[in-house]
Amino acid sequence: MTLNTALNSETDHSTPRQITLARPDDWHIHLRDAESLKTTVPHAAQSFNRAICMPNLVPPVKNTSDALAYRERILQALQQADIEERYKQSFDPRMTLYLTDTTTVADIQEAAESGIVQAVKLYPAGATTNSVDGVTNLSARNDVFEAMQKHGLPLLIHGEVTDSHVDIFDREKQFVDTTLNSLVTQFPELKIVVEHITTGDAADFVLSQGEHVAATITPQHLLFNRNHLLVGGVKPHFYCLPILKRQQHQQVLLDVATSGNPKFFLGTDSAPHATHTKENACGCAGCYSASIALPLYATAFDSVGKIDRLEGFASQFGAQFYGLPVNEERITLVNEPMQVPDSYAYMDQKTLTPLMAGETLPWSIKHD
Ligand SMILES: NC(=O)N[C@@H](CC(=O)O)C(=O)O
Ligand SMILES: [Zn+2]
Ligand SMILES: [Zn+2]
Repeated sequence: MTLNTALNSETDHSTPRQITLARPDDWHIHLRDAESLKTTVPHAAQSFNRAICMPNLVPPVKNTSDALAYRERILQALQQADIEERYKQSFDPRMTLYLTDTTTVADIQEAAESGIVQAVKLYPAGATTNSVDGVTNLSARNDVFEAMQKHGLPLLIHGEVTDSHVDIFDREKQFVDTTLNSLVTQFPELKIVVEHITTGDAADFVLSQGEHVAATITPQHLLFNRNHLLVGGVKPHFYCLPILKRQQHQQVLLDVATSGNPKFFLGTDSAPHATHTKENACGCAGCYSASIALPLYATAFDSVGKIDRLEGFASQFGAQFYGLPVNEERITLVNEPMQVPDSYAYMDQKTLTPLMAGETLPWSIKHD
């Protein structure tokens, strides 16, 4: 752990604390496609080296050739971006396939051999944004899970049940208790990442499993709870799925994220939706955080006095899980305020409102 402490001493409050860490990776991000990439790719590339790019495009990224083509579009946007050359060199988008009712064992084999498909994503049909093509019958995909287990290709899971009678705040727990439990029993060696966990129940489940079961945690689920979403008026920019839960769950997530346990690592779930589609009578689910994610995570870790645990969570544990080296480049975060922009230009004439728009964050990225 490299921690350039520079702690504010009793006598010298002029030196801000700072922390230098191996450059982080984002193990769960939505970059979207086409025009959106002009905004999302430079933001991601300025903070992260590797990024696991979610496949919930319209239509979804279903096979290796879709993934290769999508990666090319991302790289093209990267080359055209107005950012420093070093970020263009270091950004490494990694692809995922969207598991559907028609995914085959041959698709898995091709993906595993491709070198660019890093994982397969399971969306229960109807669970979240762009999940209509998700899986409707999980047990019908057993041969695919078998093949993934054999090839060591991780399954990334949006872990919520979709039954209309299940309360939205209970959907993750229900998924953990039923679907996830039976999946790990049937496929004991399958590498699984329970994505964007939001409950103590999901954290406990991950803790109870072997090394091959891990979880990503978003900045919003560390910093906020459902009061932030609902008290004093509904705040659409805090709305994502799985939905923010009670404060007790937020506390458990903070505990596990800052515990130094390598099963828990960074995945922003940065999920852009144009401002007008969130500030809407039927607002879209997803928080946009790519541009401010590192200051947000630093704020969360520092809030519990654990800034020294950030490097493991942000830069080491995810790489270890995916069997990749830790990045050699470094980044410095400093305890100096930054102002979050009100919005970014997005697509044709549209805007994108980030999480914490217009607010001041206590941590920022140090630019040298
Ligand atoms: N998290 C979200 O609320 N939305 C994501 C989808 C997802 O990750 O579930 C999106 O694509 O917008
Ligand atoms: Zn999801
Ligand atoms: Zn997501």
